Amino acid sequence: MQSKAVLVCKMLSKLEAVLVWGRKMQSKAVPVCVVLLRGWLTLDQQIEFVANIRELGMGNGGFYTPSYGDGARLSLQMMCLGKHWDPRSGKYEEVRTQYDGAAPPPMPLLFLQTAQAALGAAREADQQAGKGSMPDMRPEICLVNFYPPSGKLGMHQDKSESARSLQRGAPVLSLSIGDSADFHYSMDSREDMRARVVLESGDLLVFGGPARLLYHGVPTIHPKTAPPALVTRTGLRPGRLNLTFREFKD
Ligand SMILES: O=C(O)CCC(=O)C(=O)O
Ligand SMILES: [Fe+2]
Repeated sequence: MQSKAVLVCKMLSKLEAVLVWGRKMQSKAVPVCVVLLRGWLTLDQQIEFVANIRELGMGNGGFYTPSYGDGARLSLQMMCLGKHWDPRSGKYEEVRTQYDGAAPPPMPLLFLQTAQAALGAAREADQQAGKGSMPDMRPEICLVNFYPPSGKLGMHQDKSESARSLQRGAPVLSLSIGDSADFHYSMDSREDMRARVVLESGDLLVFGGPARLLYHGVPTIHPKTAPPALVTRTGLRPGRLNLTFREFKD
């Protein structure tokens, strides 16, 4: 049985806002607070992000291949901005103690301002759909993932942020650039892979409030689906970039 109902509302110059409602919450008529704004980043913005990410990614504290606590390597490359997130401990730290001791670069102004605008757009979409339940957040950390065509990320919850931030449901903001990807999500468990959306280049996905601890994962990248103009204008190699902005709040 389909585990979600999807409400589509047109707004923001014909961008598509999709609010996904989870089974449990739906029965209580409470929105789960997941907002997807298709094509929210313009092509020019995507190109600007690729240039900035490339520059940061090649520098000190840039892209590396992380490992979990058992030594297994993640099927992606990662770079953290603001604070380092260590997949081994599941904790944030000031420097990459388990890797090379490098300090993560601070979050550039472009990233901060884009995240603030993204939050505003998502909260407005939530409000226009009659919900108004997407909490505010302060974008303090950005995790940048690069998935090669074979890349993936298992089902998980983003729960390394402070108890205060998690308790008030401060949303996670996600921007996708490059190849499309399947994004699976569930309010119930990491094993529940029934619900999915395809995230495309430029999409903004936001989950917060009662959906802050949404299980989610990226099992598949769709090769050669990046906008051709993005590839020719940036030379971006096959794969997908994803940026998640989070509030840490000590
Ligand atoms: O790539 C994505 O869409 C999700 C990334 C993610 O879940 C994470 O970095 O925690
Ligand atoms: Fe995540």
